[in-house]
Amino acid sequence: MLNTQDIRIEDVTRTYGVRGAELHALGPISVTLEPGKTTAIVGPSGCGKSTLLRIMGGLDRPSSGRVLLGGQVAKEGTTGIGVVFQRDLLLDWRNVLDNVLLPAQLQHRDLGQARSRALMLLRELGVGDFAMRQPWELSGGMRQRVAIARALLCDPAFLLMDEPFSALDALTRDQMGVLLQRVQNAGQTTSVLITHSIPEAVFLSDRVLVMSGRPGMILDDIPVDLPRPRPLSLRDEPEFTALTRRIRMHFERTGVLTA
Ligand SMILES: Nc1ncnc2c1ncn2[C@@H]1O[C@H](COP(=O)(O)OP(=O)(O)OP(=O)(O)O)[C@@H](O)[C@H]1O
Repeated sequence: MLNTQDIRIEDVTRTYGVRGAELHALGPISVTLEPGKTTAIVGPSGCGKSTLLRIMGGLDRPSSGRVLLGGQVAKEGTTGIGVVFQRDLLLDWRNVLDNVLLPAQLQHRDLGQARSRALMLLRELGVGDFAMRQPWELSGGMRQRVAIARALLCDPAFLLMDEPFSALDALTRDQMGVLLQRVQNAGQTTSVLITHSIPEAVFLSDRVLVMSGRPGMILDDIPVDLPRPRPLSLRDEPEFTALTRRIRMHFERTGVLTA
């Protein structure tokens, strides 16, 4: 079990062997992510964002360097880490509640308590009435809410999210951002959010790391000192647009975005 602490990324690189050649996908990257804060990572497609997140979660290994979560190298199966991917990965043969309860069962936790928390999270996320339904009866946005409830069930010290809302329509996506803030247990969980959306990165984070094209390195490190909780209307404020402009300029300069 990991306590809430920082994430230390130390000289991490990742190279893949592809058909006899070496593909340098990532790094070197060194950065420390503060405990209890949300860090968003943005960067061009293929720059190694998912690779970095998988390494943080112990689902992949760096070619050199290391990542410490609360002082420990994460391994597959380490408890205290919640993950949410672009695809919700719900199990179709379990109902919604049983999907959310899965981590508690795998960790042999008290299922009575876990059940109360699961129902509370589903309610907070607006899908409380669907607890006994099967995943295929839900829309994409509802399924992703269930996946978030599952990731948060055991109060993870670390929450790693890889484009969790990218398959959703713009309105649902905005709503998910607001809901995520509500259930994220601010101050207790160290979160990382990978996203292609610049406004989403700013809206949900305390800090944005902008990555270069492959091999991905950190181009800019931007503090987001906007008050919480954040209403959607914040996105019209000059402080907000100044931050999104700063990020967009990196992509315009490198030709990822053209004006
Ligand atoms: N298992 C693998 N084997 C070989 N190459 C890989 C593997 N995983 C990723 N890559 C390559 O490493 C690079 C980085 O991939 P990664 O998925 O981390 O990028 P990304 O920034 O998350 O991309 P996107 O924004 O498009 O999701 C890409 O060129 C990809 O093709």
